[in-house]
Amino acid sequence: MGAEEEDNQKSIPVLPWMRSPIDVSAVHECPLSLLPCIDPRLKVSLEKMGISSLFPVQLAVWQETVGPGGFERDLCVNSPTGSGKTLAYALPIVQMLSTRSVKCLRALVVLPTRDLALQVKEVFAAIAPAVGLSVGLAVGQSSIADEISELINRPKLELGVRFDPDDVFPELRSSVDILVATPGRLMDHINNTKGFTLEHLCYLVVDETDRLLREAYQSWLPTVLQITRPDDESFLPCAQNFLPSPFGSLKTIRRSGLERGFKGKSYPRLVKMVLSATLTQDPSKLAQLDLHHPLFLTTGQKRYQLPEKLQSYKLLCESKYKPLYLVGLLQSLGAEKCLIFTSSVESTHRLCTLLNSFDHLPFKIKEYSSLQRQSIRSKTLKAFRKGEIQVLVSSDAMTRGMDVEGVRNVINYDMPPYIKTYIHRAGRTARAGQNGCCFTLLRKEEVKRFNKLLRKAENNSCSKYSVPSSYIEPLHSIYESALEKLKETVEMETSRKRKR
Ligand SMILES: Nc1ncnc2c1ncn2[C@@H]1O[C@H](COP(=O)(O)OP(=O)(O)OP(=O)(O)O)[C@@H](O)[C@H]1O
Repeated sequence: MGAEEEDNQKSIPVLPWMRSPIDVSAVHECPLSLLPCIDPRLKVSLEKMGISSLFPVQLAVWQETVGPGGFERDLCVNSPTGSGKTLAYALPIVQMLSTRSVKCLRALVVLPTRDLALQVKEVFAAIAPAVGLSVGLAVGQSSIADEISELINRPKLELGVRFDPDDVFPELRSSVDILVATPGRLMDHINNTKGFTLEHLCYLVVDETDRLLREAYQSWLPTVLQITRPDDESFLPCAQNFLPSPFGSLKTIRRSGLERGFKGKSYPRLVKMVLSATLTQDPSKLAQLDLHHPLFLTTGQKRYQLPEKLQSYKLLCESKYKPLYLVGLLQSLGAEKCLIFTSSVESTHRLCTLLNSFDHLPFKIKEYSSLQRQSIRSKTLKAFRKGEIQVLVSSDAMTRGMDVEGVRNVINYDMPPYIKTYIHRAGRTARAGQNGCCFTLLRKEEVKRFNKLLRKAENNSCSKYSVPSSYIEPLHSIYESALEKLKETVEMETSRKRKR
């Protein structure tokens, strides 16, 4: 069953532990000065980031990890887009590792896309160095050799002594304490990189969980869980966490047995945190995570929440004049950063080409889709962040997790098929308590389905929006010539492709 199809499932049985969640909406923001146990160095880093208090979800997770909860349970966090989930897991992990004395890979964060992983790495990189921790990235942004040299610390050899790659080097150590990775590159390192080990892993974060559980790439999740399973109970049952071996390398003993009242779990066990704005409730999917006495943190009563300060609007239009209404809407919104979502990579390309065929539009418009090479996508995203591009036309590659400052408006050019899609698209605005608007262009016959879809979420009020006719009327003739140009461009592209 696809994750989105889950939307349509009338009665998925909800797991017992999901029926009594902690409601994050009852938690208040907490000024850093009142946050118990925080390392003062981390406080300074947070202040440098412009953060003076923790958001509710961040405080709730802090309580269950560094606070009284003491990381005893695995955490499942369902919290709206833009509510600060990244720092909710990054801060406790960095705080816990701040007292570590030996560098080895202790925390792994897995994300579905490279751009998202880069974004999360930036958050860790803003706080971890203050307490002497290093953060690495395994996403395939650089060559595998470069990535290995960033992640693995090779011993310096004496002059004249050559490095033999087939030798087992007990001295090969991780250069990083925390690794942010996409599943593909993670598996490359697990399978092929000498010295790369998850043996000492203490924390596993699966961000955008519902999306990642669909990503079965080389069975990355079962592999990670297998590697981090308890060692044979009979082996050194009283061993401490980290024992120096006679050869100087380190071994983490995960032993089974009693652990603070929870039978049959390993200690030190791998703590898992899974998060999403649309966390799956499907028991068979959650079972893949092998969660330990999970604690469910969610916001509000309904399963899906839209950000509090999001304003949703629907805009009725005739299908053949949709691009015209879009241009009118863009003009009425002004030059603020705007994201337009379409239903497929092909329509993203077509719509972006058409918009660029309109003469004299006062915005720079680019496309961002999985049809493009990663390097082009990253460049576009960078320019959009900087404000050099004002309008980004995107397929759903952009919907999840991306945090771009200053996006005030999101436009669904094509109606999202599922509430989850709406939540992730709309969630690119109204982040971190800011205002934001989401407009959905609808044909008359789509209205009923759209209303039904929105009813599945909290904060779902949606007013009608009309673009003033003064914006639309003058566009008719320009639209005709834009269509002509689009036709020419498409023909040119097709013949170029054929030649290739
Ligand atoms: N305590 C805080 N104070 C001020 N801003 C914050 C705080 N925590 C996070 N932010 C900002 O809020 C924005 C959203 O955070 P983040 O990307 O972690 O949200 P998210 O919940 O993961 O959203 P999504 O579900 O879309 O991935 C970011 O720009 C981040 O810098």
